[in-house]
Amino acid sequence: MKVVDGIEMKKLDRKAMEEYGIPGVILMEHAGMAVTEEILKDLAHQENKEIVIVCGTGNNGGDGVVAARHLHQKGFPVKVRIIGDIARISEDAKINCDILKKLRVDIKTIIDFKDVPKLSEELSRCGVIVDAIFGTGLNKEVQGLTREVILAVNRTNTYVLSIDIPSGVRASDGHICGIAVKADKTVVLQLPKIGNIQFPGADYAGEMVVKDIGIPHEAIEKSNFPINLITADMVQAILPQRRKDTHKGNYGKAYIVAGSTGMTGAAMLTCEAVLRSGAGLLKVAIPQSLNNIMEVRLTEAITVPLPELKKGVVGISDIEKIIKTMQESDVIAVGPGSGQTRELEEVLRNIFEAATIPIVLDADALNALAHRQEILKLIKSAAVLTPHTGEMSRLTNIPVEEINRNRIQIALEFAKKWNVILILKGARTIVASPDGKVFVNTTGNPGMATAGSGDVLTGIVTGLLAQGIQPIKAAIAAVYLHGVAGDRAAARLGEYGLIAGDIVLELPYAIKEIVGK
Ligand SMILES: NC(=O)C1=CN([C@@H]2O[C@H](COP(=O)(O)OP(=O)(O)OC[C@H]3O[C@@H](n4cnc5c(N)ncnc54)[C@H](OP(=O)(O)O)[C@@H]3O)[C@@H](O)[C@H]2O)[C@@H](O)CC1
Ligand SMILES: [K+]
Repeated sequence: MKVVDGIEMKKLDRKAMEEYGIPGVILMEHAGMAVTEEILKDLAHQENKEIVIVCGTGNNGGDGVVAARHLHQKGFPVKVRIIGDIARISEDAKINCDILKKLRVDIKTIIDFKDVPKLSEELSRCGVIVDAIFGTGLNKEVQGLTREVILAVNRTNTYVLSIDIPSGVRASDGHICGIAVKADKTVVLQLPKIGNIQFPGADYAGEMVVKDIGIPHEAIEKSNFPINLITADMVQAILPQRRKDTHKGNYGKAYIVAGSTGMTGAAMLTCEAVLRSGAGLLKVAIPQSLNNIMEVRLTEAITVPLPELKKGVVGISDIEKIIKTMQESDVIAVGPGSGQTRELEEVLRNIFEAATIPIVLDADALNALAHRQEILKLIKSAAVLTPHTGEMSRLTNIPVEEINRNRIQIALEFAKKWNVILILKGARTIVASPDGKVFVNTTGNPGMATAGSGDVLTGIVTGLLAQGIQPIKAAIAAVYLHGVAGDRAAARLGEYGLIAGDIVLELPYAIKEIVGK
């Protein structure tokens, strides 16, 4: 599903109106009806059926006014409160306001701070508040009277439903323009906006429901706006059903170079996730002195002990053996728990030069690359890099705060510059492809911010790549499944006690949930 900013949404609205001849009032009618449908669902669970709709003077307010008409028609007590000068109301909203007046619906303007206490009382007394103050047209910080009204809404304990986006959240990036409505539910019109899914704005949305308002789908498909939301349907289409007549050779050979003294756990989590993702065969390269540990802990994998010059870490003396096993494999992953050594840079350079299979790079491989990014240019096959924000900061020399403000753009630029698939991990993991597309993941939870969680993700990507899934698709499916497995683990254990091993244990069920088998 596409994700847009306010400007792109406006373009699509205009296209619907000008190229397809769908009048704005019809789109607004659909929006208002979609909102009504959701309010009816919410009202079914509560005694107090009174609704107060707080509107701005733009088209978002117009959507609220249409909802008021439908709710009035169904016999619900509705109040409409419009903030500001009614003479400035948008053309389509005015048409709908005029109808409401003829229907004698209770409609008043809030033009003075003196009006706020009375409004506060109405907001506290009703069953549902509808927030129709600002949508995609929000273009400056929220101040004065509107700020007071939003404060009043947030002070109540009443259920709040926002239309399109909680008022005060900027659609283009999720920035809070001084203050924003804290919604229990957001009825998103036609397509999610970046502000609905990117933090901090995403924190204000509550439950999100996306509703079609009649913008022609072919117009949306033709839009070349690069951002997409990863959905269950998308992942289902990526994961192949297993054939009945089949053997382990059909599901690929994965090769993991990971682990060092004190860090065998990272290697183990990655390996388990590879196997739990459905790969046919797994070999793991491990410094000789750690081989026994891995043999005991990993029953299903084959360990390939490496001669080591420096005890407990992979180094240049191991290159030949690594390359040989790589040439017999379908995918290679390097980095989890490998340890921070300059020799790893040399190991990577040799792998990059020789590889004809997809390469997954995580953790210490990324730290090694931070010193010598230019060796990425040696890669002839596909590469998937999986940095968290700190690793991304070291890779790009951009401060963490700046990355957090601009995650999508920074991920995209890196993917294009180095011709790699970039998975930027964090709350709302982003997958960016070198051809300029971005995929945002919304599965997962704060409990997954725990040691080893990233190693599990690396394992899932590697396991899917082993099975011959196209690299960008493997990355998309992996981040989604990782999140679903984490959500399942959190549902069972809570967010505090969740550890990375729990994500691995839930992974088979997460896959089964999507594939059905
Ligand atoms: N035909 C369509 O396009 C359809 C649109 N639809 C709906 O409309 C929404 C977009 O509507 P919109 O473009 O009218 O903008 P909206 O969000 O209502 O607010 C704009 C008004 O607020 C004002 N303003 C802005 N910031 C402010 C601030 N901080 N403090 C104070 N004022 C501020 C701004 O003022 P100005 O720019 O003049 O200064 C302007 O008057 C969209 O989210 C969806 O819900 C659907 O019905 C489908 C059809
Ligand atoms: K709104």
